[in-house]
Amino acid sequence: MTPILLLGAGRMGGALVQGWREAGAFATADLIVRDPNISPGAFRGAVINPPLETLGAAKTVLLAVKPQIWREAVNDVVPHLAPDAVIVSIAAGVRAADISETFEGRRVARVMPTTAVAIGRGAASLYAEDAEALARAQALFEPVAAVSVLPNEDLMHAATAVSGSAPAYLYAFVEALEAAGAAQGLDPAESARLARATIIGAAALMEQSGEEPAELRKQVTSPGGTTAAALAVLMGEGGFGDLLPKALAAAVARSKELGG
Ligand SMILES: NC(=O)C1=CN([C@@H]2O[C@H](COP(=O)(O)OP(=O)(O)OC[C@H]3O[C@@H](n4cnc5c(N)ncnc54)[C@H](OP(=O)(O)O)[C@@H]3O)[C@@H](O)[C@H]2O)C=CC1
Ligand SMILES: O=C(O)[C@@H]1CCC=N1
Repeated sequence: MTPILLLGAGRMGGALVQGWREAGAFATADLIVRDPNISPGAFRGAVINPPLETLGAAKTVLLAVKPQIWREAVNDVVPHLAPDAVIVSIAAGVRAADISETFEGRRVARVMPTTAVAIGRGAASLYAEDAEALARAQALFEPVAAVSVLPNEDLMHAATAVSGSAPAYLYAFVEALEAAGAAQGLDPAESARLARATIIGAAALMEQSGEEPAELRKQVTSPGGTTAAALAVLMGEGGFGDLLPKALAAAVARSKELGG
């Protein structure tokens, strides 16, 4: 399945390469990278921006440019690819049928990963009609992510909303928690240290205990206590139960727009 041609090596492509390297899954020597903005010295060992005529060597093509420019980004590449190259796209919203058409009928898998692939702790939602394309996507992402195979492509929008975008929701929550702690009188640096250690520990406890989040929440929430007072705000009217469905609906709508 190598060489892997990476079309776009920005935040997500870079995270993936880092994760592969650390997991020992793929080395930079397995990669051909095409990105006009690549910083000198990045991806040492990979073939960087080689002549188009050499791209026929690629067995797998990872499409990792922004959805808004994917067609322009691949137009000059497609005629040079091997007929049996398999396309794996992480572009949000962009449909497999459109990708396959643009790539002149080549097999396509779609993946929606998270940035934690960089440390081998990502999540990745996969969809492909073609079994070989699906197997190729599994081989790329299983070393660095918890993989879910979706039964139909439409669910990629929901997976993007609940997974691909969701690390940003958590980071936004931590930012707000830190700021609110400082507003209650804590030194801002101390508020940040407390908030981050608390969230990281709580996530690790959820993983290691295997308990349901609702059970872990109950373990913190003394009847009539401080947590119950805060949760009445967070889980009451206008709280998470109202906000997250709206946020996910907005992400799904945007994913559909990006797909055109
Ligand atoms: N970031 C994330 O958490 C996730 C992103 N994705 C998907 O991954 C894809 C990439 O996102 P992300 O990494 O965040 O975006 P970035 O903008 O960080 O990366 C895209 C890279 O592609 C480069 N590029 C632009 N034009 C071309 C071209 N013609 N050929 C090759 N490379 C080109 C860009 O350069 P320049 O900066 O100069 O434009 C940039 O370095 C998107 O489709 C997104 O939907 C999916 C899941 C999660
Ligand atoms: O924000 C985005 O559109 C991409 C897709 C999921 C995460 N980042």
